[in-house]
Amino acid sequence: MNQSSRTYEQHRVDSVVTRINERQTEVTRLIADAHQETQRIERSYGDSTKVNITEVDDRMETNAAVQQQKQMVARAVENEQILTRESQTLTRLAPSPYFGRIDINDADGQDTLYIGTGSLQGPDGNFLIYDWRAPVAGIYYNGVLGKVSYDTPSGPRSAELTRKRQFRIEDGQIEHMFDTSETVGDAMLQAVLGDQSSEHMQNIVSTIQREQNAIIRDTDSDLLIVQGAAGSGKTSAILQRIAYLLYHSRNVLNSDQMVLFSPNRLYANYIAEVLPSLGEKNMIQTTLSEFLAKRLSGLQVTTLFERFERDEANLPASAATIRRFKESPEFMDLAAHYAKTQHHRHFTNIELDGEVFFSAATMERIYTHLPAAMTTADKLVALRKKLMQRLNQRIRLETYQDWVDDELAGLSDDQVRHYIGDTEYEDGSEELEAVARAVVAEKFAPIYTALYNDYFIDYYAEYRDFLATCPQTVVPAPVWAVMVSGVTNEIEEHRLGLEDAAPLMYIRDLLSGGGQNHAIQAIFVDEMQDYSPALMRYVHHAFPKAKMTLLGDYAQDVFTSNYARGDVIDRFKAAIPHKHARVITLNRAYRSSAPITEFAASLIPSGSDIVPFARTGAKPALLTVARDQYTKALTSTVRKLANANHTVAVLTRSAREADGITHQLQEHQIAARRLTASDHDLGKGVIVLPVYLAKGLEFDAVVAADVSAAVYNREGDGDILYTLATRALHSLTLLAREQPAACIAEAAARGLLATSATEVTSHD
Ligand SMILES: Nc1ncnc2c1ncn2[C@@H]1O[C@H](COP(=O)(O)OP(=O)(O)OP(=O)(O)O)[C@@H](O)[C@H]1O
Repeated sequence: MNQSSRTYEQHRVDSVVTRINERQTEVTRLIADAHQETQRIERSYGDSTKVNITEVDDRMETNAAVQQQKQMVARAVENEQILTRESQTLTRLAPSPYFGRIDINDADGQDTLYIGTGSLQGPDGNFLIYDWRAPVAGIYYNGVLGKVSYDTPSGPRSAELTRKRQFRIEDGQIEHMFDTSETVGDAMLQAVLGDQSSEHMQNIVSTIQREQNAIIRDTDSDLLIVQGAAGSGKTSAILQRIAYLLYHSRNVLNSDQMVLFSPNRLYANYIAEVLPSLGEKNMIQTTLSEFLAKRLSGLQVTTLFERFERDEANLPASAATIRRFKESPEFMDLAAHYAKTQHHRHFTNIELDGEVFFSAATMERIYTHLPAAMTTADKLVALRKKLMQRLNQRIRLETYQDWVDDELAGLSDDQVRHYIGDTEYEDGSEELEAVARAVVAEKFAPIYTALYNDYFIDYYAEYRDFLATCPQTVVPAPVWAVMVSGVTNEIEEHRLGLEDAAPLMYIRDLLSGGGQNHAIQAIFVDEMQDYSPALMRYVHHAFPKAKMTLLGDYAQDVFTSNYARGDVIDRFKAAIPHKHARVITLNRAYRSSAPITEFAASLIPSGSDIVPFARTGAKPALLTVARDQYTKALTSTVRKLANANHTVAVLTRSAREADGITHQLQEHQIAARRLTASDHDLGKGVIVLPVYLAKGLEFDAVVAADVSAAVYNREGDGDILYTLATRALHSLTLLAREQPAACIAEAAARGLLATSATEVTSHD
């Protein structure tokens, strides 16, 4: 790049920054004016409502005036919001106004466009910066020099791309500048990926790759599945996609209509800055266990983490078989069939103060007399209505009982007000009757609540009944029966296995006709491999209007590798009804340096598909030490790494091991923090956590604790080690006692590791 180009571009940056600052001054003034205007209208709105309400003839006129005033307030508030948004965009653009430039030739002639995270117009209305989501900006991400086409609202348009230039601008100064003919050149990526980790994920807007762009700009698929190698940018692409969708459907879609299922709170917090950095609000985030806790309140559902730790201790083959069956779409089909065809319902008495108020037998009688053609959900609505009528009747009768008179006699004036509020009654007896009704209604409120919440039907009994009667051939009948009684006992103790959650909720929703949220328009599931097909079916059922985007990596199935191998994608396609499904595969791994990715890829069967990004770095180190040298080796390794890195993560297989190591490090005066599922912040320095909690996260240096043959020796363990290794950006150290796991020894033999079996030389 010659100096004159650089000088030219720096001048342009300077002039754009000047324009940004001028506009910011203008917008600040406009916001102040708009705010005053809003207040002025609000004040006069208040006055006008006061003026005329006493004169009956004036009321109509006042109503019209009030409506008009309300509209004016709404317009003023909206105006203020638009200006505030613009001001935020300007603040974001000021230090780094854009990152790309494209020169195109089309039917309208030659044009030069600059691309940034928001758009900016000059005083003459010309675009000084185009938003990265504008149709024409697609060329920057997709096109190589030569003939290109891009979508516009009026159809595809072709052009010739004559130049593509990339910038890295910080504080108004061009730090890097490259011309490239590629999608987005490697030089720029090298510069970005070589950075140290940060506590929050960064957006990738300036370096989105072509295959990632396809994910971001897909608006057609109702089921988009992204299978991508670790570090291939799935999460990054999905967050950019959310920003893209919000921009493109601004009038019909907002961030409250999108839900992202994330693996844990640490991760949720880690990604929380990406959308705001692109000028968008965050979508709703939930974890699987939060979602289940909300929908199954009163039951403690086993978390993935708990189940994994328990499975590690013991997972009998029959339990694994039953679990696979319960997590299949076929099992959900059976659950739906049960809800549709089983006509005997499990009613339960509704009690008040320990006495039966509505008996299960009464409900059964009403229910069985309803027309057979009605659906169960409609029958339950009809039953509830009937019971409500009876309750109201009872309340009317009850007001004349002696206990009510006694209660009324003891009420203070304040208590009377509590019951009737500001309502004025013409005579005392009317008021007394109203208070009596309110007193009785309050006493019977628990019955209302029970009817309103469907407490009169025992959905747990329905589920047990389904389990006991469902046709199954996966295990012998006595084994199945033991499982059913196990589930029964668990439910009695208010606990539920994770694999029972989806079918139970499904049966409950289908019977009650509830549980569906029609407002949510888009669902994103990160780490899809952690979800069973049954859960996916349920999520789809719970948000029937939502388009679904699932992303994950079947090689990182830490939680299920021991019992459910197979093609995740086909299983999801089978589980989720869809019109237009699309599967996109990402094979290029950006996170880790090439030697780390090459080693990690050697641990999994599909490793040869993974393409490491060509970022140099040291080979991962394998340190094999004698049993009694292990702690010494660990502490000295961590100490050394902590001096050179922003974050050092010691990753273990289990929570218990993480506890132990944290303690050991602290005893050696290393400020190590143990991260748990309830933590929100990653922080920096030395942290210790089990690998399953580190999913989706990344650290400058990773120490893999105890990757010994004695610890990693089961089928599927390669997946756990792969997940572990791919958390490292720049440095990976594997520590083994006596002998490393077989797959690691193999990688060492292939020269993928820098090995050392020497004694530890530190002074610990
Ligand atoms: N196009 C890109 N430009 C710059 N950085 C990128 C790009 N794509 C991915 N990265 C970086 O690579 C790292 C991994 O990205 P991300 O976490 O999105 O991958 P992932 O596929 O979700 O990984 P995992 O499966 O391990 O959770 C991040 O640091 C991200 O910023």
